Amino acid sequence: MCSESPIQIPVFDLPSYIAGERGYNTWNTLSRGVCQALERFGCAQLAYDGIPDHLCRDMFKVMEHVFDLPDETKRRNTSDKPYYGHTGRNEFVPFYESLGVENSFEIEKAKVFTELLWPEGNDFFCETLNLVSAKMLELDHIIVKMIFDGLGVLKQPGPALSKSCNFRVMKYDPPAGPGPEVVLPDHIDKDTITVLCQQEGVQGLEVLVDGTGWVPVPPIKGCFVLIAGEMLKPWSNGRIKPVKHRVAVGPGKERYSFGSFLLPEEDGVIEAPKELVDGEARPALYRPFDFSSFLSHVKANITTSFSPDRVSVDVYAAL
Ligand SMILES: O=C(O)CCC(=O)C(=O)O
Ligand SMILES: [Fe+2]
Repeated sequence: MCSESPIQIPVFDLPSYIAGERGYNTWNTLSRGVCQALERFGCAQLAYDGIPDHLCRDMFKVMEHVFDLPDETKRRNTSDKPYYGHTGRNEFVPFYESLGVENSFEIEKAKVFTELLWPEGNDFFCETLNLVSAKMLELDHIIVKMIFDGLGVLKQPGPALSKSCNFRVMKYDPPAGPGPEVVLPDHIDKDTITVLCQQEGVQGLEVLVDGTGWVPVPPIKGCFVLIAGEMLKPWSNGRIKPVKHRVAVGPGKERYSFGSFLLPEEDGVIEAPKELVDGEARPALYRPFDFSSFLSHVKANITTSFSPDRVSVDVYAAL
């Protein structure tokens, strides 16, 4: 859809041995770089060796089995929380299907989800899901630390390092027409940070860059895509801008991706740390609010046709 782009989303290399280690210069430089990329693009790619390639490949393999299950089996995955459960394959997003699992880094949660899909059990699926989601949660936390370090905040806000996490597997069917089509409409993630893994060889993700338009975020071996969620905006007092993104795929091959959507602690208060607010020079842009009230507001206003502006944090909490 936008194969020729003058802009490339920055790619960083994070060796796992320095992840979160404030003493290392590399960590400090990287944190600033990632933070600047999120301020400018709301998106970055990160090569990270803490989640081995073979584990991601196993995840993609088991995901194919999940999506091959009968519809009525997949639809057993329900939730009253927005963005969890089974979604897609409906009139609004006919080529998109996803299943979200809450906190599958806990083995009990992974088992319950597995038994929903395979009542007779599926140990390999359960172990893979549990291990990948645990590693992805670790990476979520590393990124949050990186962001607040990069912003110069000494004490990371507790509710940002929560263990409230939506792990989601996604499948996009190729469109019937000859050209690429948007299969997941543009939207902003409502979480703190999204970490995505794209299957090699199949393009699809695009982010909207001011003054440029839609920019592709290609799959890169060993890399994870970081997408700034909407909660980073109030947390950074407006410095980090959540990015509008969408998925457009071409004919021929289905696309798979999985992601870890880190949410703030439900009863945690979202408020910019004092280092980011400075009287008249940098006044507070948002009132403090708790995430569960924001989620209720989202739930009350969301429509299946995606209406990001009606549920934005700006409408909800901007001063
Ligand atoms: O599949 C992707 O690459 C993006 C998915 C996405 O944006 C979402 O689920 O919120
Ligand atoms: Fe998204």
